[in-house]
This record gives sequence, C-alpha cells and structure tokens, in this order.
Amino acid sequence: MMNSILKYFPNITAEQQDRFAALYELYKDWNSKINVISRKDIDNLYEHHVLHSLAIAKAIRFRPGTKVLDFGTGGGFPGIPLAIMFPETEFKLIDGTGKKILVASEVSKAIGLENCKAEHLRGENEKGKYDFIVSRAVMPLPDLIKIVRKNVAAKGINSMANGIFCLKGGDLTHETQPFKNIVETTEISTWFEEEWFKEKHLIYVPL
Ligand SMILES: C[S@@+](CC[C@H](N)C(=O)[O-])C[C@H]1O[C@@H](n2cnc3c(N)ncnc32)[C@H](O)[C@@H]1O
Repeated sequence: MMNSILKYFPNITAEQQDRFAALYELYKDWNSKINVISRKDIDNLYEHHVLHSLAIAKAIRFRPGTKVLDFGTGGGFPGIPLAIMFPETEFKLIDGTGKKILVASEVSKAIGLENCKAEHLRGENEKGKYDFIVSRAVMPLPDLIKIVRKNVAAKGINSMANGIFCLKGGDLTHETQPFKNIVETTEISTWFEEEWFKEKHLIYVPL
C-alpha cells in the first residue's frame, strides 16, 4: 500500500518511508476507537488520505522555515503526511473537536514528528501567523477565507505567495466564484493517475 507513495515520491528518505509505513497500524488502531476516517475506507488510507494530502507537495516544495497551519485537521489530514514530507517546515494542526485532535497528536508523537504540534482550537481563536493555511474538507471556501485571512503572514519566503491550499472534490464553480480572479484550481489527476482522484481539486488562493 505504501507503493502508491513511492510511486509518486520515489526520493523520500528511509526515515520518511518508515514514518509513512507506520501510519497504517496507528490509524487502524486509533480509528477503531475514535472515528477520524470512514471505517470502510481504512484500507485505502494511503491512496485516499495520505496521497491525497500529498497533492499539496506536488504544487509546492515548502522552503525550510516555512510555517503552515492545518485548519480542521481532524485526525491529521493533510497535516501529518505533509509534516513527514517536509521535516524542516513547521506545522500546527488545529481542530475544534477534542477527540479528533487527540488522534492527530498521538499519531504525530508515535512517529516522532518534531515539526508538528496539534492543538484543540477553533480556527476563529487561532492567533498565529503562517505562510500557508492548508485544509481538506472543512468548509466552503468563502467561509474558510473569512476565518483564516487574519492568520496569513504578510511576508513570504516561498516561490508562491502566502495563502491557502485547499483540497476539495466536486463542482467548485459556486464556491470559487467570489475569488475567481485570484483562485488557481488544479485537477489532482494532473499528478496522480488513480481513478479516485478524478473530480478532485487543489485550490490555491494567494492572500
Ligand atoms: C470532515 S472533517 C475533515 C478532517 C480532515 N481535514 C480530513 O480531511 O480528514 C472536518 C473537520 O473540521 C473541523 N472544523 C470545522 N469547523 C472548524 C472550526 N471553525 N475550527 C476548527 N475546526 C473546525 C471539524 O471538527 C472536523 O474535524
């Protein structure tokens, strides 16, 4: 199952491979106690959750020292796979549901991620400044932008301007309409050929 990661990211280190590989047992175990991904989907963990999260790593290679906030991370997506992929980038994972963020925090600790902290916090109460906000399946884009705009640092250190990366499926015309001049939408099937990625998009909004 790990093969789907290696297929698209063949140059990851042994440590990264070990961390990705450890996710299956950890999520299987935690998910049986606290539902963070649909139970019937656990055997698709690598394709549907880990690789999906890593679509962001195809759009940008975060420079060392970049700060990223995962807003509404649930059990750690996309934050945990990204924190494994970019060990020199600082990740903060937040979620308004305490038991879900517990899973993110425990998984992160179990694989020894030092660049990732998880906190039980609503986005409305997050005070920090970040280069990028990442988020999957949390809320419609206009609502998300309203909440996290305050958290985007003015000055960036990456090739792309600071802003939001958001993973979404389905028809986005309505959601992106108010920002149509700035939003960049990429079909994930540009990077990953598996059928499941059809109709799934990565949205980038520079702010
Ligand atoms: C459908 S889940 C997705 C979780 C994860 N991003 C994933 O893709 O597996 C949506 C999550 O967003 C969180 N959430 C919704 N509104 C939030 C807010 N205002 N602040 C923090 N978390 C929020 C919920 O608690 C929930 O865990």
